[in-house]
Amino acid sequence: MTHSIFKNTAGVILAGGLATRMGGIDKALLRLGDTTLLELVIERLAPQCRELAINVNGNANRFSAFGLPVIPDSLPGHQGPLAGILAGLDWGAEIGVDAIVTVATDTPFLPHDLVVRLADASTHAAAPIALAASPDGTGTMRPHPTFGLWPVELREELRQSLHSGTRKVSQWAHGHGATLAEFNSSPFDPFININTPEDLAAARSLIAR
Ligand SMILES: Nc1nc2c(ncn2[C@@H]2O[C@H](COP(=O)(O)OP(=O)(O)OP(=O)(O)O)[C@@H](O)[C@H]2O)c(=O)[nH]1
Repeated sequence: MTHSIFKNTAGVILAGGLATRMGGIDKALLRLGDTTLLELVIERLAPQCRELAINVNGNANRFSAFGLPVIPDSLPGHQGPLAGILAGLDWGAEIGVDAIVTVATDTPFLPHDLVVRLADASTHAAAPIALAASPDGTGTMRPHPTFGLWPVELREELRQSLHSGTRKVSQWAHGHGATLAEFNSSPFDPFININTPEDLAAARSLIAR
């Protein structure tokens, strides 16, 4: 089971956002501890996938130092993470994997067992798509739609939806048979993401503990 997941799944790091809440800088290259957010994400995801790529929007050169394929969004302008998922699925088709797992570049504590748990949830529910979810503090599971397992065979459907104006990742995923893979949030939520300078300060104090 684990073996086939490693063989057939590629990881795609969504790094094409505008980071408006962070003043428009490149969040992937923000420093946390001795390294960047992007390097922390690569470190966690690389052992879980057959191959890994960075998905960007705009200038791809700034990511060339990371030694990974850099795949640009194919839709013009900033169309949001769903456009990045399509770029990832097109790349997945090119390299011959069955599915991709997407993650956000601003989430440095993502689970070490993300891929296997998403794949298990998808198999268990016979669902083509699995999204990660974690408790929201009120006893409800909150989905994290940019953390998902997406089958390559859905890419033409996704392309059509994007051309018809769909932009909301969770809406598209649930409309195409998504299930949730539930993760614990102890000692802290592994999907904590860094959107603002305050979030960055909080993450810095977490690693300094
Ligand atoms: N490829 C791609 N990824 C995107 C796009 N927009 C957002 N993302 C990625 O999706 C993830 C979640 O993005 P958000 O935090 O919602 O948006 P953001 O642009 O990073 O930040 P804000 O502008 O402050 O909302 C991040 O990893 C982003 O890099 C896009 O247009 N294309």
